[in-house]
Amino acid sequence: MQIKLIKGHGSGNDFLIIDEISNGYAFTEKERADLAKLLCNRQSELGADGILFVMQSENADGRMRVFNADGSEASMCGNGLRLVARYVCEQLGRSKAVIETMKANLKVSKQMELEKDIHTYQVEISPVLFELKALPLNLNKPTLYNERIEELSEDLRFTALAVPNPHLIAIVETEQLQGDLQNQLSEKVNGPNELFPDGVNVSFVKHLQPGNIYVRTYERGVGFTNACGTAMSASTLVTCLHGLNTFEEVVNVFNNGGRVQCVVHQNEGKYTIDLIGNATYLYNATVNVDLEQGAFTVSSKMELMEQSSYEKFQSEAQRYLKTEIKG
Ligand SMILES: N[C@@H](CCC[C@H](N)C(=O)O)C(=O)O
Repeated sequence: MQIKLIKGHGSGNDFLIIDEISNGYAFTEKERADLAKLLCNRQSELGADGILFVMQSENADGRMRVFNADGSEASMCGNGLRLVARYVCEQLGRSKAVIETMKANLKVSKQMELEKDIHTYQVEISPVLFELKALPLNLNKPTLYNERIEELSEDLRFTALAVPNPHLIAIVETEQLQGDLQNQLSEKVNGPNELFPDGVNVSFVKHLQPGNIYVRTYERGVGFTNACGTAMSASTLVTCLHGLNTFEEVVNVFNNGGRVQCVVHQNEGKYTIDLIGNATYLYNATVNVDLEQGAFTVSSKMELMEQSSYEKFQSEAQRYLKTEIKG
């Protein structure tokens, strides 16, 4: 089969966007999972952290389904939703839309550019759930807030939440960012294990100056990525709950792929988070895929010339991070 796609990224978390509506594709569930495994393979000519399938919605302006590089489906993807927001808004000629995701219809909108020539979108991250059964996390308690998990670490304190994909978050010091600790415990909770039967996204968060944090995430179904939008949103909420940041105020979230902004809203004990950041396109491509053979070729590729503006923005973020963390 021949498939048209766009490769893009949000904070260097890169995705293949496949529009099933305009192209009239009707993939089976197995085909979507197989396409993710095949096309996201980093050894191949494309490679990505996942595929965003854009589909028709009965009750919103479009629908997003997210498949991780290992073929598993995720309930939500913050960086990916910014790309889908841009795609759907541009298709409809609008600056706002509502996108159906697995568990919620979410508001998205075009925003003032974070820097010159950087397409910037805001997406709603919601619902936020602290009940351990929402992740799921098998512990004999209803929630986990800033507590130890003895099977994972003697020192770290974790908070677990679903937004609504599952996240395990630890606020750490610079020394804990160095070494292999995050990798080791992430592999443990994303392999066969009793605590997190469905795996979990694991983030280490370092508080920088007031209003500024750094987040590094090991993503379920992928491994370490440059950034994870839902993780950055969930981490910002955790820092607000710890009193390190302030509800309703913009927090700059630095990551290995750049910087986003998050604002946490609190209303009658419920939280929602705005995630604001780039939605950068890299290229359009057409691929010929043979799923039976597990092979594909790229028959055309057109670079979209947006990345050089993003790289300037990213190097500023990396310079700041270097002074704050790497010394
Ligand atoms: N990178 C995404 C999250 C993608 C899904 C995640 N790996 C999961 O399985 O929950 C983001 O930007 O939020």
